[in-house]
Amino acid sequence: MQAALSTLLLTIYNCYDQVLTIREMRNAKARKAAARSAREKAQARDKYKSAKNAAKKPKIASPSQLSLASCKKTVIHPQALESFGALNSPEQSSHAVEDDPDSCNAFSLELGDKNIDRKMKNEKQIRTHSEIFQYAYAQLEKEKALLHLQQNKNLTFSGLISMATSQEIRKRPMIEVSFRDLSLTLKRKNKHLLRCVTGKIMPGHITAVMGTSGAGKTTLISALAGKTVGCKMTGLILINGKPESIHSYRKIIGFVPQDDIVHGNLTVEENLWFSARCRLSADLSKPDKVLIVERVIESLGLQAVRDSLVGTVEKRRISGGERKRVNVGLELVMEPSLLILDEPTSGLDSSTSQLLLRALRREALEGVNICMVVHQPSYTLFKMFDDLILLKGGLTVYHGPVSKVEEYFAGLGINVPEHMNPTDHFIDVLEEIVKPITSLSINYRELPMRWMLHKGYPVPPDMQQDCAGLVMSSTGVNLDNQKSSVDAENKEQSLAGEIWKDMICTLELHWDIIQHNILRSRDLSNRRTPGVLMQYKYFLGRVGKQRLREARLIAVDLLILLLAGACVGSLTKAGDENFGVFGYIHTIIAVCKLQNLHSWLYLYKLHQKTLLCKIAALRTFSLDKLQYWRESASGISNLAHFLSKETIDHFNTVIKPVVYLSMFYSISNPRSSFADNYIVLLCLVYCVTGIGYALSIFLGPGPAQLCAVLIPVVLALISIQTGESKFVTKLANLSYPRWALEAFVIANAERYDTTSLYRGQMLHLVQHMLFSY
Ligand SMILES: Nc1ncnc2c1ncn2[C@@H]1O[C@H](COP(=O)(O)OP(=O)(O)OP(=O)(O)O)[C@@H](O)[C@H]1O
Repeated sequence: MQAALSTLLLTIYNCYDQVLTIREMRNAKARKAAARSAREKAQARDKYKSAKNAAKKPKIASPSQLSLASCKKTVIHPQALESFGALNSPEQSSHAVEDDPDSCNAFSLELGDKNIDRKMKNEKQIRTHSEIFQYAYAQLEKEKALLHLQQNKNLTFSGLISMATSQEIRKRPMIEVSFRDLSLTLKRKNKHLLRCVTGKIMPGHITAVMGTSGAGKTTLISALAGKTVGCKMTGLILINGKPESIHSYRKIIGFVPQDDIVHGNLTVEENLWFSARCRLSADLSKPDKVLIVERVIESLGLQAVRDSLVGTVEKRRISGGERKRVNVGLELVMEPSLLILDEPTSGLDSSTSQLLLRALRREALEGVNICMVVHQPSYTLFKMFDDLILLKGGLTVYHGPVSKVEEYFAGLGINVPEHMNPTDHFIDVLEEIVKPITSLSINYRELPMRWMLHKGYPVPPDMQQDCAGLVMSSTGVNLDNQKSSVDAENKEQSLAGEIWKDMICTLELHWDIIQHNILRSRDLSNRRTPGVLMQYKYFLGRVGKQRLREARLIAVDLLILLLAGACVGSLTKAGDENFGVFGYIHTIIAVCKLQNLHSWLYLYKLHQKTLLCKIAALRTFSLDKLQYWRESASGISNLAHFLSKETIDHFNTVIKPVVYLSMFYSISNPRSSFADNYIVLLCLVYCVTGIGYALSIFLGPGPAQLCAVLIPVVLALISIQTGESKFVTKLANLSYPRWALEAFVIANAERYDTTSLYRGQMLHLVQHMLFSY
């Protein structure tokens, strides 16, 4: 009965999340279906109404209708506006559209005197807007001129490096990545994230990946970097024309994640220096490495903060923009051949973004292939890119030189209004915020198909059949799939079936992660990075510094242990007939649970939910997990990482029993020696540390915390059971608290009398006592 209850509880605990997720998904499906049917009803009602209106249409439209109609038309047709005298020039119309595309007021053509005032007001507003834009673009021109000057200046003072470009600049191994018919489908939901994306990113070029929100930009660059998980990929990715695995080049590929994964308790320079030492070629001399780091610090404008700690979210030291640049710098210092960046300019102001782009352009001069996701670049920034990949709903809308993008869209009849940033206009068109001003009857939904036809790429059959098949919803699902998903929805799967499918997908996801991070593919990068021993040395230096900076935290650990020793010691009467067994049980639980107490304090301090059982284990694997994954994925040795942390944290492991015993021993005054107690406690700490490592590595934060609390208490209680049940007795014999308890008590009992007969009896008594507790 109890076993069944426990099994049930465990099942509920483990499957609770899954059941909730699946329930959520089912609800979402039901909501979607309801919304669809409501939409269809509304559309049908509208159609019916308009048909009815058309049947009995009056000859003269009402002012409100005219206003609405004119609003729709005038937005796309400046000439029409002109004819109504609402605007002085088409230029102004485009300004107004750009400024407030949704606003109909500026172009309302209401009839009647009472609207004249309003119209005049609007005219005035337009003129003001126009002036603002004129001013803004004059500034832009000035900025461009300045930039030009600066670039020329650079040519002179950085040793005329760039002047001598062709000969002087050290070229890196080239990586060209081409992709053909690349399609990515999310396994769990059978949802298309990318479809038939074809193109290439080239060495020496900076490619911008742009598109609407959820267009698949991050998905595309992750696929190119070989970082997608949980997806089925079809199509080809060729490296330098060969179907190699991108992982084979990981040592010369830099990937800058969207989030700033940097070490907060290291300075800017220390962060960069560590990355350079571990990832640059081992054949490069130290001065060369120093020069590279210096160059990166200078080009990213980080001189002023080079010695500042990077800081954490809780304790900020350098600014967000500087932190972002350090994030990029970590990859620049390893001299990559392919550099992929996910939104490196987000949150940066225009001048800092330009500074970053200039640093990247310098890298491109060395032949680096740079591809980055970028949101809303300014006009100046946009012109600094070589190529552009424009995505919409997982499909390519344009892929080619930045200089040709306007020409291409103009060919489709989509012209960028004067003084408008082309990227803003194209994104607005793709987002359907503005309707393209086009002479041809182009629908924005046809743009991906147009691109395929323009490039002569094969169009998938479902798209050929029906142009509507092109329509990808903002979530990346095309109509055909929607249809099929509707069918699938109709064939409702059983809950058990869904849970099973979910479990399979989760397993596949974990397998993908293991493949990416643990299984190594053949190395083709031609770069010999420092070996494990060398990296271990570098790691030792880094972890040592980090621990020294956490000295306060370690002091708090030790203080808590002192207090615990005092409390448990005062509870113990070592001289009584049970050989202090109660005190030792408390000690065992306290040593294991104190880790948790501290964990929670630490948790409170850091607002993180990753702290588990053993402090050292927690700090080793939990807090730095993101940094660990990033470094591991870039080819830094896992073994060196683990060993170095373990070596440094060994200090804690050795010193903590001394601190605890110093109080416990002096207050409880047991008969056993300090050394005996220390050895037993040290073994106990090792054991708990191991369990802590295992928990923090294999379990998520939630289950690990639960286990961390339960394991010491349950095992300690089991270890003093009477042995009525065989299972419990076996478990007790295997549990580490039992062994520790026996060792403590026997060490204590041994000191009672030295006559062997009496000692034998005493030990027998102790063992009997332990079993009869
Ligand atoms: N692991 C995933 N599970 C579910 N949906 C996903 C997953 N990864 C991506 N998607 C979906 O795929 C689409 C594309 O995502 P992606 O992150 O590539 O978009 P994006 O273009 O980078 O968007 P943004 O500009 O908003 O960051 C989104 O609709 C997203 O919800």
